[in-house]
Amino acid sequence: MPASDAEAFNSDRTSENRLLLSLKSVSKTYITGDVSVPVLRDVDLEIYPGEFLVIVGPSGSGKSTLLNIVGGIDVPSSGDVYFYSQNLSQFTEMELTRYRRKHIGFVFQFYNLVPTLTARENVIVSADISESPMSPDKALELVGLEHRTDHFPSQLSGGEQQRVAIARALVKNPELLLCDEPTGALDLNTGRMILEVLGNLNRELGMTVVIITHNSAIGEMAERIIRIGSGTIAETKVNSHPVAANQVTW
Ligand SMILES: Nc1ncnc2c1ncn2[C@@H]1O[C@H](COP(=O)(O)OP(=O)(O)OP(=O)(O)O)[C@@H](O)[C@H]1O
Repeated sequence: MPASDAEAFNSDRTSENRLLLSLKSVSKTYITGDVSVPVLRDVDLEIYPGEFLVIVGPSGSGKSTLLNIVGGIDVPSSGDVYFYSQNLSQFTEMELTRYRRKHIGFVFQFYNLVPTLTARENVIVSADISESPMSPDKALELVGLEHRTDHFPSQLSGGEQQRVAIARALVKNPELLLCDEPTGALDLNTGRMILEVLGNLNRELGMTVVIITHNSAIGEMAERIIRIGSGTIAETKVNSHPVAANQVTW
């Protein structure tokens, strides 16, 4: 990022400029038999508390791998991941599980709801394994689904299912909401509604939101856009005029 942009971004955050999470020289290589696939190479990344960050890159560039490492689902082959001052790379399996449960909310492209549970029950399951959850009804209200709580996933549209998935993530009161192609299975208008929900959670609850996507248009509503290519960070841009979700188009 150009020095002036970085300074402006940091000075805007004054008391908030303590990093929430940082990756230091993170590399990841998958090894299957004799084949090794280098996916991330020496990635340095910073995530600030309360920011709305979009990471864009083409298919296969390593976005999901990066998000999984940030979320403690996967571990780097080398390098360190700090959550505040704690080094995730030194966590035991149990400590990583606790990190995921307490601090991270995940939203995926294909919702991953339990089909035999209602919207409310899907959210309750997540609340039940959390240390300080909000009420499931409150989470469903925050995504605008208070009238559909007793419906099963098959009785809901794709956009509504994604809102249940967001409620399931946010009921845990996570510090970091990680979204992997959250609009990838939705049409433009429904996708915008999902982005609006994510934008509201960021503005109104101060929740840190990270979206990874191949769709660079979504970057228009971010405060910062990181472009990833072939496993490295190709560009970091501060967006001084993020647009509203209903202005994003693709
Ligand atoms: N568990 C794994 N074992 C081996 N290779 C893997 C594994 N996970 C990912 N890869 C490889 O790593 C590369 C990057 O994958 P990744 O899913 O991180 O990219 P991506 O940018 O999220 O792609 P997409 O947008 O298509 O989901 C791909 O070549 C993929 O095949």
